[in-house]
Parts: sequence; structure tokens; C-alpha cells
Amino acid sequence: MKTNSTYNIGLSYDENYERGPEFSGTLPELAEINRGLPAYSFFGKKLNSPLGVPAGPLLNSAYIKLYADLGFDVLTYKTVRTLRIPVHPFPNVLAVATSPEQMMPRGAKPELICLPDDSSPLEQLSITNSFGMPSRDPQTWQEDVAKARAAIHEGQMLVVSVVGTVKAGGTLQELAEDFALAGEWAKQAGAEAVEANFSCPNVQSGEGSLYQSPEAVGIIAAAMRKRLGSTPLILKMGFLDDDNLTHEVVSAAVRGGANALAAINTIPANVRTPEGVQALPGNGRLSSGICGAAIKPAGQAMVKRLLETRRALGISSSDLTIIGVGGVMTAPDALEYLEFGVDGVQSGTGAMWNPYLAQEFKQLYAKVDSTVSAR
Ligand SMILES: Cc1cc2nc3c(=O)[nH]c(=O)nc-3n(C[C@H](O)[C@H](O)[C@H](O)COP(=O)(O)O)c2cc1C
Repeated sequence: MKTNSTYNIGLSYDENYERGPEFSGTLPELAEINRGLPAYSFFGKKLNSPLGVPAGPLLNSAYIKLYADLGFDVLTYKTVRTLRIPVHPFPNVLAVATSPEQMMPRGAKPELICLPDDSSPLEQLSITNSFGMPSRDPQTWQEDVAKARAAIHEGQMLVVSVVGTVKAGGTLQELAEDFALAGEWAKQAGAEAVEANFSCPNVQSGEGSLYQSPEAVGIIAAAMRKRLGSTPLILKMGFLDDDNLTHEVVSAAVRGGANALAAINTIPANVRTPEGVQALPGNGRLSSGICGAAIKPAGQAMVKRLLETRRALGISSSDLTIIGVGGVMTAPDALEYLEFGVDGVQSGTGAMWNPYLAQEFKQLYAKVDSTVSAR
């Protein structure tokens, strides 16, 4: 299959892990693309810009290095666990036919058809991804996180995404301890901030819907805060359409000691081939997460809800940082999020198919009004 992404969607996850990323272009001169940018700080550290890559596209230190060299300034290492977990069967990424209207969650799960390739124009490219949050064993990923930390440049930050693993018959407190242990190991390995994934729709075991439970959010955040000390803690959220629930979840996150919320994760949909066959093989994989162009309005609606909730609760941006994710395919998309008032913005699908997005964003960001940039 033809692919234009740094992650080759025609190869297995393990092949991409071992051989990737695929990139044969010229790297930008960082000093040049960072010149004239407005001052920006993230968790108190001076960064070159507020643009980052969320958890997922950067499988390991080789991917972190490439995207650091390309000028993305917040680099999130794909979610790891306290134990080795294999990946879902191939394929793991497929382009899909959909629209922003269809991907605004409203009750029934959208029914989508996959596309034969990823040749849609970037502004319209939407994909499904389904990996099941695989993890190398902790020693392997810890050594690799240390390499990733060594690969980033001045004015950049390494975040490591972690998830706890639900055990049969286990309690919420045990799950929280597993999240906390993963976070502590990530910190020891070199993470400057730790992100807890509360929202992966591609697992069936319960880790994927934690963001909808104020109790789970509060208990897990508190357990992680204890082990992380002063290291910033980001919680990765999915889409919520209920203001009261959002209020409760945000309050629980703050009480638990979280420093930031990143939203949104992918939005679940049923994906079939044009012949009507389940597109991704295996039990529980008719439904998988959608990301890219079509989820931008959902991502924006969610960050607006989070910003409004933060205001209503009287919480400052330094006490709760909000990071906008979802459908940032172009530089103007990233700026749109910043104009809503988010404190950071990240691109997953867009950065995979357009590695020059950071360079393009910085050209635009250097010219923006200080009301957008001075946060
Ligand atoms: C290939 C791929 C893998 C992903 N893996 C993870 C993951 O391991 N953990 C996580 O929290 N989110 C994961 N995500 C979700 C992204 O972090 C992001 O929330 C989502 O893709 C929406 O952003 P986008 O529209 O810019 O892609 C993944 C996304 C992609 C495209």
C-alpha cells in the first residue's frame, strides 16, 4: 500500500518500531525556524513553541528524535505499561471516509467505510488507528526513554504517556497503583512530564473510559501525584458532551493533583470494508478510534467546554493547563485552537502525514498577535 506517513501503514507495528520512522526529506534549521517566536512556557519551562505531538505517532526514541529535529516542541512518547503487552493484529491504521458532521458524537456510533489508501488531501484525511496500547517490557522502554530524552533539543519537552493495566478481579485502587508505578518508572527514565491515558477506545478492559468517571479520575490522579512528586501530570481525556459531568471530572482531576488535561483522544466508530466486512481483524475490533481532519470540531467543542469549566471553577491556567488535540492538520488549525485560549496544541495524524507542520506553524506563529501567544 502507498503511504505518505512517517509511520508506514502498509507494515506491521513491530516493523515500524524496528525500522521507522520513514522520512527522506531535508530537516529544517532549528535556529532559523525558532527565530522571532513569542516567548512561551509550559509547566514553567521555556519552550520554543506550544506545538507538540500527542501520544501515539512517536513509537520510540527514533521517532522522538526525528520530530524533535523537525521542530515539534512537546514530544510525547507512545503509551507504555508496567508489563509487556503485544499489539493488536495488522492492519493497525486505515484511512476512512467520513466527515466532521458524522464525527461529532451524538448517541449512535458512526458507521464508516475504510478507504483503499491514504491519498486523500491532508485537509480531509481521517484515519482509524487500533493498536491496543502495546508495550515493550519496562526495562526496554526505560532505556529507550532515556535515549529519547537525550535526543531532544533546547526549548523542547519530553512527555511519556502511561496506562495502568486492568487485572481480572482487580480493584480501582490496584489499577491506580499500576498507573502510578508506570508514571514513576517513566519519570526515573527521563520524562519531564507524565501523561496518563484515561481514554483509549481500542481496549475492551475498562482503561479506555476512565475519563468518564470522576471517582476513577480522582483516585488515579492522587495515586500518581504521590509517586511523581513535582513532575507535571497530564490526564488524556476523551470527548464529553455533558457539562455537569465535565465539571465533576475537572474538579476531581484538580483535587487529585493533576496539572493538565489533554483532549481529545480518538472517537470510536464502527469501520467496515466497502463489502460490509469488519475492517480490522479480531474480537472487539469492529469499533476503533477515529482521528484526523474529521474530529476537529469535536476536539474544539471539548476544549471549549474544558476552558469554560476551568473559568467557572475559578481555576487558573497555571493550576490546570489545557492542551488541545484533534484534527490539527495544518498550521491555521493549530492557531485556531490557540485562539480559543488553550495553553498548548498538538497534532497526531497531521504530524504523521505532514512532518513539516512545525516549520509551517512557526512561520505563522511568529506573526501572531501577542494575545494569542502570551500564555
Ligand atoms: C497512530 C496513532 C497512535 C495513537 N496511539 C495513542 C496512544 O498510545 N495513547 C494515547 O493516549 N493516544 C493515542 N493516539 C491518539 C492521539 O494522541 C490523539 O488523541 C488523536 O489521534 C487525535 O489527534 P489527531 O486528530 O491530531 O490525530 C494515537 C493516535 C494515532 C494517530
